[in-house]
Amino acid sequence: MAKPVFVALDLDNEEKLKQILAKLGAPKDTYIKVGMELFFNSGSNLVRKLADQGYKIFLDLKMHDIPNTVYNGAKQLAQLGITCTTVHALGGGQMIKAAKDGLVAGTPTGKTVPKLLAVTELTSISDVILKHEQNCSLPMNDQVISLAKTAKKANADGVICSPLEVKDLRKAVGDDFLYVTPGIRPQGNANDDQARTATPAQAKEYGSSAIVVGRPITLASNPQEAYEAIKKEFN
Ligand SMILES: O=c1ccn([C@@H]2O[C@H](COP(=O)(O)O)[C@@H](O)[C@H]2O)c(=O)[nH]1
Repeated sequence: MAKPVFVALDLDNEEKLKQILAKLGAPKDTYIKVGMELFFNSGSNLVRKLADQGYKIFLDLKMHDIPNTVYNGAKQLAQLGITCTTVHALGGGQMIKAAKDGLVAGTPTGKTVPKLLAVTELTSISDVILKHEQNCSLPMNDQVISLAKTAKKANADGVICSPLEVKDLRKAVGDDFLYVTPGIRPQGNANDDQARTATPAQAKEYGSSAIVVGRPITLASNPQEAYEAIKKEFN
């Protein structure tokens, strides 16, 4: 089965969403990522509507709060018909476990519990930022592995990381875990604000379970062509 390519729909209203979905020419079971921008504008009703239409939704709100708040937030998200959602691994094992428990508690009977993915180090974080702003003494790969181990122990289903870390993660954390990777830049695309990037072909080679791609598709002169090319390169 083809591995998912989540299209990150970082747009600020429903009209723009409709336009880009039309331009993608993608079927209604396409993998899409709804992030803060669209969620803060259009909210949970839009997410429910998209899920009802059949889209497989990665709702990327990166929860990071005390365990009780995250538990209750996750319980609400579980009712939207989404496929997966995120917490920040830096919130710690207790918080990650609370998120998972909230998702389980909130999922309607007979429905699938959304997968919980823990964001390790954001793909916009460089080695320099890790060392000098986060004051982390570990090299990037070790820090990501440490966060992924915490996430796995806390019952997350996988992590968000850069494709560059996936080979080492699979060795250290195992293959029974999801490695979902943004920071994807097909050759010739600008890195924008991403620091740890890879092409779709590299993500495939390193073993990403799924990739997340926004601007290289949504800002392309022909989004459908860009999307199809990325799917082909990754699979
Ligand atoms: O570490 C992370 C976690 C999440 N993201 C999200 O993925 C997309 C990437 O968009 P591009 O336009 O392809 O850069 C975006 O929605 C981020 O919020 C990430 O990039 N890195």
